[in-house]
Amino acid sequence: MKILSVEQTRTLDQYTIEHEPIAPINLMERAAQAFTDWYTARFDKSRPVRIFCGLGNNGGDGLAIARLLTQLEYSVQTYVVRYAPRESEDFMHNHRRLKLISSITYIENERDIPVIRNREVAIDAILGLGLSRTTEGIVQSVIDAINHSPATVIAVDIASGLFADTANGPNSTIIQPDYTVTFHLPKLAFLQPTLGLYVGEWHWVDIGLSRAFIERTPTTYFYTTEKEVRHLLRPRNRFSHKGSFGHALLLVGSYGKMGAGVLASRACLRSGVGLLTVQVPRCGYEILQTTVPEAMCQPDGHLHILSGQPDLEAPELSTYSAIGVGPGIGTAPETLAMLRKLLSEAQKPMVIDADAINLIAKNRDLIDKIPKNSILTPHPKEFERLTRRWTSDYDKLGILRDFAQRNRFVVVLKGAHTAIATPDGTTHFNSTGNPGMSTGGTGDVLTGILTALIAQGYDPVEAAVLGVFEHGRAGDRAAQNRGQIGLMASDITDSLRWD
Ligand SMILES: NC(=O)C1=CN([C@@H]2O[C@H](COP(=O)(O)OP(=O)(O)OC[C@H]3O[C@@H](n4cnc5c(N)ncnc54)[C@H](O)[C@@H]3O)[C@@H](O)[C@H]2O)[C@H](O)CC1
Ligand SMILES: [K+]
Repeated sequence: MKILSVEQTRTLDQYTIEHEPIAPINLMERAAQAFTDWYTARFDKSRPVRIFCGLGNNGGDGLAIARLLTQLEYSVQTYVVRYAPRESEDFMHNHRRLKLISSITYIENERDIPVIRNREVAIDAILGLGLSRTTEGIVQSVIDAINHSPATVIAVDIASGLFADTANGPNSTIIQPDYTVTFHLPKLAFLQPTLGLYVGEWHWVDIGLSRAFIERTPTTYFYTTEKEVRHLLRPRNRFSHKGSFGHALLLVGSYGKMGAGVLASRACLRSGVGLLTVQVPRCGYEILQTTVPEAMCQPDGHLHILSGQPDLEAPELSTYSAIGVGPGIGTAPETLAMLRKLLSEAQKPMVIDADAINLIAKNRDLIDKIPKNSILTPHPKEFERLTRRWTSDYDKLGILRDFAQRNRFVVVLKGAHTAIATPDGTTHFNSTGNPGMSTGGTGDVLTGILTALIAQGYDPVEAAVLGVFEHGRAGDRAAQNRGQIGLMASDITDSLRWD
């Protein structure tokens, strides 16, 4: 699913209005109806509703929602925050219609702001995509009052005061909603880790904007949906055999961190790889053979770490259809030497994670040795070591895009809504996963999944989008079974289902 900029969304509205065609006031009615349907499916009439409206079209939506909910016999009180002398045309239209059936309270001064009580619902329709500057004055006071109230807060389209695709300045006053119900497409701001407080749980509702226009509008940002992922997954041929699904090599583990190797290996096998060889330090040989009998094990000459020595009996790297390196390997000099040799000799895209990334960050000449189209899976700290500190989520997205494009890598920046940057400059945000997955070993599981997909012949971008989605989906299933708090990395592997 595409994520459009504010400017593109405005053009999309305009295009829909002209080409459907539909009168702007009717498009607003559709938006209000979609919000109302969402609302009435979740909240019953016992909860009083206070709707706070601005003077633009977001406020117009609020007035229309107030009318629709009043007609459904919800207990509604509507407020108009009078922060400017001018109202939009569609605001005025909906204002006239609402006035016929109910009263409206105007907020001009702080003393006009009502006390919002527990069990009430506050609907925020003060400012939407038209936000052009930081909030101030009476708008700021109303936002503060809503934020300090015990009510459930629901933002219409976007929290008032939050910019949809650019950074907010420090000390901005922004609604902190429990829910955001947005029109038609997600906004970039909803996917940024530091803005979660200003988004809450977000939902999007279809308001019938032009599909044709969305299809031909260029964007570099995408949000992965289940429907898209279904198209990526390749069905298995009845006559296939284990040779059809590739042979993966994982280089993992060190003394005290063999668990990472086991997690990656098990996830790799659960993700459909045909054959798996795992290279581990000698201390890990029995551990791996016992816990992952399905894998072949190739012990390193070193007892405690991967050193790549001796490699006399090791098969040629070209034997393998995919190579994953990093989980649990540590950063010893011998391991650095092993990584240096591996990167120089590898011909195909690899999966590079954890300490392999840390070694590369400290030895930057290695960046040029990484095969093109390799997948790197840093968490934010690792990515910062690889690049630089960022000043905002949007700054980080720029660094991410440039790094992936310049080096021709696929970079999977892990977190809530993991961002996958590709060599062609696009960024895909993931839609699955939950906070229960913020626990040791989940990244190792992802490395195993991605290595298995590459081994099966998936293109690295497809592998990253599909693998990250299924990793999150398995995490969601695991959380459903045992709750987020008790979730462990191996539960994710056990919950993988590729159909
Ligand atoms: N996207 C859609 O398909 C539809 C969106 N709708 C809704 O319309 C709003 C956008 O409406 P717009 O009138 O353009 O802007 P706002 O209501 O957000 O703002 C009004 C007005 O306020 C001024 N302003 C900007 N910043 C500030 C500030 N910090 N303080 C005070 N005033 C400010 C500025 O002049 C704005 O023009 C969208 O979000 C949807 O909710 C349609 O209803 C249906 C289709
Ligand atoms: K709003």
